[in-house]
Amino acid sequence: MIDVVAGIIWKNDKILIARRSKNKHLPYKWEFPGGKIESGESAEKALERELKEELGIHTKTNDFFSNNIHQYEAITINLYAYNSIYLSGDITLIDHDQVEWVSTSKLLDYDFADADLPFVYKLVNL
Ligand SMILES: Nc1nc2c([nH]c(=O)n2[C@H]2C[C@H](O)[C@@H](COP(=O)(O)OP(=O)(O)OP(=O)(O)O)O2)c(=O)[nH]1
Repeated sequence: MIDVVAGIIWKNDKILIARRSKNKHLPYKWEFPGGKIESGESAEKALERELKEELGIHTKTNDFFSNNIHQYEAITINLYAYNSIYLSGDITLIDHDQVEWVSTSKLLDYDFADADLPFVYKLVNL
């Protein structure tokens, strides 16, 4: 099982979502940006590192939101979602081909990775 951390990144009342590039696992699926937790690293710090590496933004990880174990065909992931605050930095697309700041009421319009769906439903009902 692979531990992955994903950020529900807030700026005012909107959340940053990103679409995975063509050449990645789950091409063109929307996700809450983040990545694999490295050994010896906390989920909170892994998230801040991944968001800097993948999008070029500085964030502060806040509270744990939820987790979901999901089995894809080739891998099983334990996906941990944390609320996170956008601090600074212009977004650079490296592993994604699109990003959007969206209100929670619009999340169902996007084709999210299957592992994210429980988070989407929870956010829509907040
Ligand atoms: N980051 C992220 N990954 C997700 C989400 N939902 C979901 O199923 N995944 C999957 C896709 C990948 O199989 C795995 C994390 O991979 P990743 O490609 O983002 O992680 P990474 O940057 O550390 O990995 P790598 O491409 O450098 O190998 O989790 C999500 O909301 N955020």
